[in-house]
Amino acid sequence: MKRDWLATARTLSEALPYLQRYDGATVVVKFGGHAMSDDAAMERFARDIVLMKQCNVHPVVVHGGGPQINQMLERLAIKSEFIDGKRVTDQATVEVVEMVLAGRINKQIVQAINDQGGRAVGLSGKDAKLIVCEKATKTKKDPDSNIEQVLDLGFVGQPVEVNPAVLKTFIDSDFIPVVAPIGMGRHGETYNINGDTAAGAIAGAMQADRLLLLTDVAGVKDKDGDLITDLTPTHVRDLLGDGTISGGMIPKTETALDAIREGVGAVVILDGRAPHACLLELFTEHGAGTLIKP
Ligand SMILES: Nc1ncnc2c1ncn2[C@@H]1O[C@H](COP(=O)(O)OP(=O)(O)O)[C@@H](O)[C@H]1O
Ligand SMILES: CC(=O)N[C@@H](CCC(=O)OP(=O)(O)O)C(=O)O
Repeated sequence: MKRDWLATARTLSEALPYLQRYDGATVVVKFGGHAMSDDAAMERFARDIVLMKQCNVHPVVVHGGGPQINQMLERLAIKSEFIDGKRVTDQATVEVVEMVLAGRINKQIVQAINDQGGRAVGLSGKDAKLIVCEKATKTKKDPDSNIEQVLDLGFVGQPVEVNPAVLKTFIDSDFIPVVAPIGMGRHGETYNINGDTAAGAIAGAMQADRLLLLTDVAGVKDKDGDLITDLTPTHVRDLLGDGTISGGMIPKTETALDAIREGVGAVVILDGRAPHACLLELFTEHGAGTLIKP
């Protein structure tokens, strides 16, 4: 038993250099819909976020909820498809997306953090004009004719202006902001933003020290399915170009490239289902997942 206490004490002591390194840092954490798989995962995540704040690391949570949106759309018999990791979003779909993300999921996370003794405040990108969007455009080369086609994703938003003042106000008052990836258009439109894209835009605007993208795989994998622990932006572009990175991993890695270009210190893609993934990444030498930095 005494040995266990010693091991715990040693772990705490070993955290000191990391606590010093991240003292006062801003860390944007994207909590994906797959990572919040059950109540226990949600509780562990909330506890890690509260511990970060207690250690004077300032977390900003941006969440997803793709699987939960799918469930609701199925219940309402609304069909849905994805193109390169982004949901084609018509008017009926965007109403459901806003309801699920800014309503149920946002409040579940806020409550989970508050249950652990934190002070979380839920927002969407509409609050205080946090994320202003334009309609996202997507082009794809037709393999037969080699001609670029413009694909219509509907109300999928591309952030064009981020106003993080509201987040800074909350952080300075010791609140933990929890942001749903819903954007506002300049003409009253509501936009569905991919959660990774929203997290990257916020991390860039806040010049965050770290962006953690929590997902349901260990990180970025190579052609043989083995985890790649370190990547540079050039290497990421190669993997995107040769198709090694596909589907939902495309917005994550594109987000990483954009965030680093905008001055975010580093981006980590890691398995949010693994217990205490955020704590291991920030406060121990056992970094988890794939670290992307220049
Ligand atoms: N090279 C790759 N490495 C890891 N995952 C990949 C890769 N290419 C595609 N993927 C897929 O991307 C998925 C993660 O994206 P997504 O399901 O959208 O996650 P989340 O819901 O957490 O945002 C993985 O489950 C995997 O199927
Ligand atoms: C445009 C777009 O694809 N938006 C996403 C928003 C939620 C999300 O990103 O959820 P995950 O992080 O759990 O995948 C969607 O409609 O599913």
